[in-house]
Amino acid sequence: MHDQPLLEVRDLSVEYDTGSNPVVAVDRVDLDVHAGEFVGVVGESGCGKSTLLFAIAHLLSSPAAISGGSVTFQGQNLVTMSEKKLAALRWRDFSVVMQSAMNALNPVKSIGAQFKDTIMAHDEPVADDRPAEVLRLVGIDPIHLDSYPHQLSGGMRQRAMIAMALLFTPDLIIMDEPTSALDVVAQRSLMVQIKELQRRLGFAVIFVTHDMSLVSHFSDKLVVMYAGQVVEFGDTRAVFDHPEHPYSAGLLDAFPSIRGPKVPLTGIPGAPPDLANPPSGCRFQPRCPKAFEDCPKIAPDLYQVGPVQARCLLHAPSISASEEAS
Ligand SMILES: Nc1ncnc2c1ncn2[C@@H]1O[C@H](COP(=O)(O)OP(=O)(O)OP(=O)(O)O)[C@@H](O)[C@H]1O
Repeated sequence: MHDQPLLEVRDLSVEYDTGSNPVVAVDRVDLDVHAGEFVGVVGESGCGKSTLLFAIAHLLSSPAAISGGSVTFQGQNLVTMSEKKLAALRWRDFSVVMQSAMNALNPVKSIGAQFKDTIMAHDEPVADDRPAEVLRLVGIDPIHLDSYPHQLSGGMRQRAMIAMALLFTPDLIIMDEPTSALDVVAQRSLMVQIKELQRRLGFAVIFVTHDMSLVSHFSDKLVVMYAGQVVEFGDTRAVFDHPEHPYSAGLLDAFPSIRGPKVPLTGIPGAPPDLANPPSGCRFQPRCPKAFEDCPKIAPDLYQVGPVQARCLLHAPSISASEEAS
């Protein structure tokens, strides 16, 4: 796809001010999302997935702050945009459904009243029956516009938040584990519905999850994060078929295949590093089964490897060339 990306994240860094060494939770991340694309973001707990999404949506709060880079959405840099201008874009052009989505609804207002508040906060004409329509889109009977959040199940509250995110039919929906509080069956059915809506309405999605099986089924592109950095990026199928970063390979080996042959799960020994004091060179080298002498000395870039990009010295042009020669 050669058209201009809908979202261009460039060199984005986020730091948590801890009083001593800052925690660099997002470290010079680049990411393009094109119109209508479904981009999954995976990685172990604490690798910076949520921080990245909050930074993109400009929802970080102290002690976290963007320390560098840009987030260009529809040609405008969100990082330098005024709060007023951002408020006009949020929900209308991009919306956000976070991990705690089912608790994000106001307990003392009906669903309909909350939808109305969101509509009123924007200078955008919305048909009177739009709230009923979006509830129907996510499989909830519009009778529940009169319901209060406590009258809905967890799954319905989650769906109601997604309905709210669809009110203005935005171009991008940013989702941080929106299904994580649901049981596996409810999770899958909500995912199928999100995917179907995405196909039908054409919005792009950035979706954070711990569930490799969800991304394998639903995302077009995959971002693998480790210790605040993107370590692999590419078409989901390409990464699953042939992971180029040893961390991606370990992550895939740590998840059972639902339909494939039964193989022992190997996982990744050790734990992710302290982001206030990351290891020298490649951040994954202390846990990497393929580490060699340069790995603690040289911090790898993201190198193009066939259809994907991988941050691993094994793919650095000079090393790849010397391997080929030997
Ligand atoms: N309030 C805070 N103060 C200092 N550091 C923080 C704070 N919140 C998060 N961090 C740091 O930021 C890093 C990234 O956290 P983040 O929540 O973005 O990770 P994540 O990949 O989304 O994790 P999870 O999958 O568990 O949600 C963590 O490793 C932690 O070190």
